[in-house]
Amino acid sequence: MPQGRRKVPFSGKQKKQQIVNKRQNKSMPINLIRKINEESDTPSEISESSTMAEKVQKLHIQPIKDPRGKSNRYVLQFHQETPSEIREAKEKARMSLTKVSDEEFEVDDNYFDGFDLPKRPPWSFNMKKEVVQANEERYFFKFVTTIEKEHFNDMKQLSYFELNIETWRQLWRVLELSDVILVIVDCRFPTLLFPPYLYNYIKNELKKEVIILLNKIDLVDSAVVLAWKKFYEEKYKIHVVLFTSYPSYNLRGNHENKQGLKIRRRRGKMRMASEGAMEVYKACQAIVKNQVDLTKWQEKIQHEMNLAKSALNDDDDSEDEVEIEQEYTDEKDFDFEEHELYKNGVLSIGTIGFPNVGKSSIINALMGKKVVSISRTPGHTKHFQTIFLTENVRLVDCPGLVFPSKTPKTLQVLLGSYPISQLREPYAAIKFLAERLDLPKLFVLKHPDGDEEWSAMDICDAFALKRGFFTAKAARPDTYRAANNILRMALDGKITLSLKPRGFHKNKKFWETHEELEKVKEIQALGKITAGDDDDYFSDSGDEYAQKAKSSDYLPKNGNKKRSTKESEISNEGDDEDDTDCDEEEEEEVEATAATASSSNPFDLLNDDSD
Ligand SMILES: Nc1nc2c(ncn2[C@@H]2O[C@H](COP(=O)(O)OP(=O)(O)OP(=O)(O)O)[C@@H](O)[C@H]2O)c(=O)[nH]1
Repeated sequence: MPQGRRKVPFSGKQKKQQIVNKRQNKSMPINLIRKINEESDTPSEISESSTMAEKVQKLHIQPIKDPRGKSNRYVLQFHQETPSEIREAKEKARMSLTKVSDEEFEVDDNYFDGFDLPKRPPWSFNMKKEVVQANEERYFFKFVTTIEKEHFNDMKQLSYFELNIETWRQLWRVLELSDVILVIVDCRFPTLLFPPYLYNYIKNELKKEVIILLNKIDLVDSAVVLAWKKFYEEKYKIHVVLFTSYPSYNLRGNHENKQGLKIRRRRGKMRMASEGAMEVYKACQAIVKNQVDLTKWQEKIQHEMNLAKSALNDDDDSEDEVEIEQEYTDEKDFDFEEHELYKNGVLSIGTIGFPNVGKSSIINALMGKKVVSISRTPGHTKHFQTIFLTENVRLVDCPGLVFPSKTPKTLQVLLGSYPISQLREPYAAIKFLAERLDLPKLFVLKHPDGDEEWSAMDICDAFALKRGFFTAKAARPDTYRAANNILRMALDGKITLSLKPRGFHKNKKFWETHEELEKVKEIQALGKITAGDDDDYFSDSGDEYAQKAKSSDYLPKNGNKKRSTKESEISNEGDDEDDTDCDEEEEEEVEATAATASSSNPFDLLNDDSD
C-alpha cells in the first residue's frame, strides 16, 4: 500500500455532516455578511476577527437529527461577541456586585425604538417564484446592511437578531395566512419580547387583528401579571390574554428520587389548559363575531373544564399520549397562497413570538394533548406548521424569531433569545442576575475566599465547588459550567427574575388589591392544588417536555398554602437538542440546597442584604 495516502475511515454520520456543512456554507446570510464586509465603506474595526462572516454564529446545527435534513435552512444565526467584549465582561464579572433597587426591576417599552422588522417585498401571482425569491434576498441583504451600518460604531446598541432569511420567510408566510395574530410573550419580560413595530405592521399595514398572549404566568406574581395586562390593554386597546401551559391541575406529586427529594410529575395524561384556552377563545370570538362559528371550540373547552374539575382527585398514572397527529397538520406549500379572510369558514390564528416564549406548549395546551414537540432549547421550532383545533379553527405556528432591538445581550440570554449552551461569555448574564436575586443565599453558597462581598465570578466559583464541577486539565473550579447551570435555571424559571412595568412598585398596593386579581389566579389555577400536593409543586413532565419548576419566591406569594422547602424538579426531557452538560441529578441537588434558603420573595432577600 502506498505510504502517505492511508484511507481514513469515514462514517455515514461524518458524510452527512460534510454535506450539511457544504449546504450551510452556501446559505444566504453568510454570503450576505461576507458581502457586507466587502462592501462596507465604514472603517473596519475588525482587528480581532478578520471578517464579519467569521463573527456570525450558527446556532442549533442538528443536521442528522432532522430526518428531512432541512433543519439547517432555519438555523438561528447571530453575530458573535468579539474577544475584547469577552475580556471586558470577564473583568466586570470579577468586580463586587451592586444590588439594584426595586425600581430597577421596572422596564420601559423603548427597546425596539428606531428598529423595524424585515417585511416581505410586494409580490404577485404573475411573478416567477425565482424572481420573488431573488427580490426577497436582495431586500433582506439591504435590510441587514442598513442596520449594520447604522450601528457600526456602536454594536453594543444592537441586539442579536435573526440573520437567517429562511426564518423570516416563515414569519411572512404565517402573517399572510392568518386572520388573527396571537403575539406570544413570556410574562417575565413582556416589553423585551413585544416589538411595537410588529404590532403596527400587522395592525396598520396588513390590517389584521392582534391579540397579545402573556404566557408563563405561572412563573410571575399575580399582581405583576395583572399590571402587565393593564399596561398593554391601555396602550394598544386590544385583547390581552393570560395563559399558562402548566396550570397546577396538570401536575401531581408523591414521587421520591434517590436523594429523597419529592418530585412532582405531570398528572397522568396532559389536559387542556382550559382557563387560558377559554380566554383565547373569548378574544377570538370578540374579533370574528358571527363571521365564523366557534361553537365547537367553546364546547370543547367547556367540556374540558368540567372534566378537569371532576378529575382533580383522579390518580390516573397512565402515560401521556405522545403523538404527533398527522391529521391535524398540513404540510402543503403555502409559499404563494393568497389570503382570504376566514377562508371556507375557517379561522386561522397565527402564533408568533420570540424563541422559547412557549408557542409550541400553548398549542399543545390548547389541544389538550401533545401535537407539537417542545424543547427548553430556544429555536426548537424550525418550520411553521398548521394544526386544526377544531374543524374550523386552525393554528399556524411560526418558528421563534429574534427581532432587531437594542435589548442588552445579557438580557437576551435570560430571555431565551440566545441559547445558553452556545454562549461564549456567560458571566455578564450571571452578574445581571446576581444583582437582582440573592444567588448565594438561594444556593446556600460559601464564599470561596471567605469574604462578605460577592462578585459574579465568586458565585460561579462557589457554585462549581459545591457541585464538584472541575476543569479536566487543571482541576480548577469549572466556572463556565457553573454559570451555564445557573443560567439554565433562570431560563427555566427555577429561579425567577421577572420585570415590572414602570411605576409598579409605587402602586404595588393598588395591584395587590385589584378586583381582577382573583381572575388572574384562576387562570394560574393556583387555588386548585389538591390535598397532599403541597409538599412539592414541581413537575416532571417527562419525555421532551421541559420540567417546570418555580423559584422559591413564587408559590407562597400566589398560592395560599405554605409549601415544603423540598421543592424540586427534575429535567428528564430526553431532548436531543438539550444543550448543557448538566444532568438531572445535579439540578435536583441544587434545588435541595437552594430550598433551604428559600424565600417567599427573592427581592425580600435583596432587602435583607442591604440592611
Ligand atoms: N413555567 C412555564 N414554562 C413554560 C410554559 N410554556 C412553555 N414553557 C417552557 O418554555 C420552554 C419553551 O417552550 P416551547 O413551547 O418549546 O417554546 P417555543 O416558543 O415553541 O420555542 P421555539 O421552538 O424556540 O420557538 C419549554 O421549556 C417549556 O416547557 C408555561 O406556561 N409555564
